Amino acid sequence: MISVDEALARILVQFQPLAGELVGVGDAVGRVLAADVVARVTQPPAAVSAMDGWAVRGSDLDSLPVTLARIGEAPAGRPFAGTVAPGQAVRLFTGSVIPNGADTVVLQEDCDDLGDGVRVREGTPGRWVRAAGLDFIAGTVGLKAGRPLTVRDVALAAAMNHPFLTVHRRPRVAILATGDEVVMPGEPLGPGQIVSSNGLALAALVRRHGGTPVNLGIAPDDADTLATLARGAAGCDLLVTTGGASVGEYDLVRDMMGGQGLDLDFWKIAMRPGKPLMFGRLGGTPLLGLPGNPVSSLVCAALFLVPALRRMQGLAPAELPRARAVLATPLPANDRRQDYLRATLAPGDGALPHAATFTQQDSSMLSRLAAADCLIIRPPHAPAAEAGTVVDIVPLDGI
Ligand SMILES: Nc1nc2c(c(=O)[nH]1)N[C@H]1C(S)=C(S)[C@@H](COP(=O)(O)OP(=O)(O)OC[C@H]3O[C@@H](n4cnc5c(N)ncnc54)[C@H](O)[C@@H]3O)O[C@H]1N2
Ligand code: MOO
Repeated sequence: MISVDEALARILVQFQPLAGELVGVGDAVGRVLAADVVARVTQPPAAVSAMDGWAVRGSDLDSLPVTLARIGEAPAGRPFAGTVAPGQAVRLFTGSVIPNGADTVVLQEDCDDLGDGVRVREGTPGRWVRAAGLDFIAGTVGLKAGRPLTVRDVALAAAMNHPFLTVHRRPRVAILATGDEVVMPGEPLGPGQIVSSNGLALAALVRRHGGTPVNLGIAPDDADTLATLARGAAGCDLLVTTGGASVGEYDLVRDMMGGQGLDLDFWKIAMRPGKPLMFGRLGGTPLLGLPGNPVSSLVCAALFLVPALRRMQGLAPAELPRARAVLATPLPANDRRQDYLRATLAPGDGALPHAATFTQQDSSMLSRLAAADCLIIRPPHAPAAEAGTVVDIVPLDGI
């Protein structure tokens, strides 16, 4: 059995950032930039007023109050064509271009509008003018390739005059559940049948992490049908199966895929839950075979599928973010499998939260996984740990 770290490395080496595609800038939030966003305009394009008021020459404000002649107005978007000479003023508004000759804006509430002129009671030379290029200058790199776009980034890219952005294509992930005993939620349940949660959960995870799930359905424990359904993954970036990964006669995925030309990279890793994890290539398509136990399936997806999705989108693909916590309860020594224990978090006395494991850690128990806040990582052969020991955790946000 290989280690979790080796399995992750062997998976990630098989993925590269996907090609870029153009999307409307308003639809780009959450996508990852595949090319720098360079400002196509200068903002503001000229010196503009930051307030509603009057454009004047600062040198006219030496002695206040002062009365200046009104020579015109400059609504935003319609610059005043003339030049402001000493003793003159132009009416303007927030965003109006400062006319030639003026270098100052005085606020309208600090002035008396006389109709053909303005009496300025207060004002400071140079105030309330936004210089051309205050925000950015044409040619400036506003956002770098590789950045996951926030709502704020969308605003900046739009302001830089980009109607479309080049982002990495979303990974297409085919998902194939297996097993005679599983049926979709809402379907009639025969004797011994259970509801299939894995495929739907994996699709949600793929979507949540930037990919497009392609649902291939549920394959019965029959090699021919399994092979036929698996062919639906053609054109996808990855095929994920769940179930049928273990050693029973009906655990067909490896056998069937072998017959279909599976190039197996590894099967079985030193991890709990998730020992029977499988990875290889089927034709040109990478295949990640997840165990059927629902908790094993999702924990393995969090640890291996999410980093692969990140790499395909041009993001740093590290194992899910790690954090630290203080054990609220003691833990026994671990065996040779790296353990990921479901646990809740509560605020502690110090900076770190306290993590309490569930007593039952069975890999069929979705109720515990849903109630958990994190997974406590127990390395292989970790010695028994007292309450109070600081441990590494994987927070389950986003899973
Ligand atoms: N003799 C051994 N038995 C098992 C071993 C072993 O090493 N030797 N490994 C165990 C471990 S660890 C795991 S994990 C499971 C994984 O088995 P499979 O991947 O072959 O999964 P299945 O047998 O198909 O199903 C296991 C379990 O999960 C339920 N399941 C399957 N698909 C779904 C689904 N889509 N939604 C919800 N639940 C699903 C299924 O009903 C089973 O209860 O093997 C152990 N056995
Ligand atoms: O690895 Mo299995 O996932 O222990 O149940």
